[in-house]
Amino acid sequence: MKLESRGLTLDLNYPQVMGILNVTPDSFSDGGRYRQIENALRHANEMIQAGATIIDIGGESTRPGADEVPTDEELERVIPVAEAIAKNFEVWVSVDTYKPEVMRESHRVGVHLINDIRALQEPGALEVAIESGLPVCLMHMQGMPRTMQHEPQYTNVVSEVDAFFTEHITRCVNAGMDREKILLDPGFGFGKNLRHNYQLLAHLSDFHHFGLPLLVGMSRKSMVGQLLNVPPEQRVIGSIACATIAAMQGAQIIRVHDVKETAEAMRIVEATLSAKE
Ligand SMILES: Nc1nc2[nH]c(SCC(=O)O)nc2c(=O)[nH]1
Repeated sequence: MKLESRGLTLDLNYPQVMGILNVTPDSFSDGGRYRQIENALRHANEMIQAGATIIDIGGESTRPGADEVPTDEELERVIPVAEAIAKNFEVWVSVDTYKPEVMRESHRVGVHLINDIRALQEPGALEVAIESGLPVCLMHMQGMPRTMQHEPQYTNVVSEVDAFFTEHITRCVNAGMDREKILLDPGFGFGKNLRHNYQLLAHLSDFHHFGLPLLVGMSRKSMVGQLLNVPPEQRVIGSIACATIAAMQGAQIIRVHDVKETAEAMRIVEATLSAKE
């Protein structure tokens, strides 16, 4: 399986590491220190050297309880960084946004992938995404970041996420999006309790029936922290375990903070999966 965008190709027969670049003042993992462009470029370069083939830029913290950021503030944080990285490095640049204006400007400055935690449900987002022709990650979320962790309920989280994917793939394709430009993400930690998260991880391979790339993000999240009782910066080993379990099930893109460690683990996964054939 391959993904193309703007002349770049991702070989999805091997797990690809997506490095997280938060450009928010309150991001819980980077302490918001990567806001300036030079710091952002330095961090992006470090992640690329460590093995990241995609850099995911986020201007609005979506951790549980986070407030929304005004569009012009998000544009100011994200677009200069996205443009600088796209210009300076031969790497896929994705933008973690649900706002159509941010998607449109991201496309204008050379971004390769739209990463939308709201699965193009914001008014205007689907039209902008189709117009851009960019690949789009549709992520499942129950509720909204501010309230999503207040008692999330499912009858069967795996089948409900599966139904969500069917609904939104159909909606996007019917609106004119090429089906092969869609990526799917179960949205770990977005309206899920600990058990829901591990049910999704345990059944991740069930989602391959769509024939679309699976993107997962468990890095430093509470599904690791609640088990190990450690703060975010001490969740690297648990995050690597989650990444490995996902990649062993064929997840094609792993979204992480700790690129070097994850890239090394992916080498072990590749060796194991290729020995299976
Ligand atoms: N596609 C995708 N995008 C994301 N953006 C965040 S922000 C919260 C954090 O990194 O803890 N998580 C995810 C995820 O799981 N999947």
